[in-house]
Amino acid sequence: MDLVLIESLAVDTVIGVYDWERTITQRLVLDLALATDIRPAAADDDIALTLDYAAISERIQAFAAAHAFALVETFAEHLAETLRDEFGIPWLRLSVRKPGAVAAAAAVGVRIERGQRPETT
Ligand SMILES: Nc1nc2c(c(=O)[nH]1)N=C([C@H](O)[C@@H](O)CO)CN2
Repeated sequence: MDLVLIESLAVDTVIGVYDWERTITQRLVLDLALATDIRPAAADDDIALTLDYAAISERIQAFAAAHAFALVETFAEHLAETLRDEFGIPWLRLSVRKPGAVAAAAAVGVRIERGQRPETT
C-alpha cells in the first residue's frame, strides 16, 4: 500500500467546548496519510492519476473555515468522511492536534484510521 502524505497542515477554525472558544478561531495542526496506488501516476507522470495533495489541502482549509465543532473528535470524524467520499480514498490515517489547549503539553488531540487498508501487491 502506498501513501500520499500531508504533514503539519495548519488550519484555523472555531473549535472548543467552552463559551469563550465559540467566539474565536483557533489553530489545529493536521497530519494525514492517504492510501492510494501511486504506480499509475508514476508510470505516466500524471497528476490526474494520483491523490493531489495540494487540492486536498485546499479542501481541508475550506472544511475548517465552514465548520464550528465543539470537539476535535467531531472535526476529525467529519473531515475523514468528507475526504473519503470526495476523493475516493479507501483508507486514511488522520491526526488532529490542538496546540496550546493544555499549557503543559505541546499539543493534544486525536488520531483516527478509517476505511479498508488495501493489500500490497
Ligand atoms: N477529548 C477531548 N477533550 C477535550 C476537548 C476535545 O475536543 N476533545 N476539548 C476541550 C476544550 O475545548 C479545550 O481544548 C480548551 O482548552 C477540553 N477537552
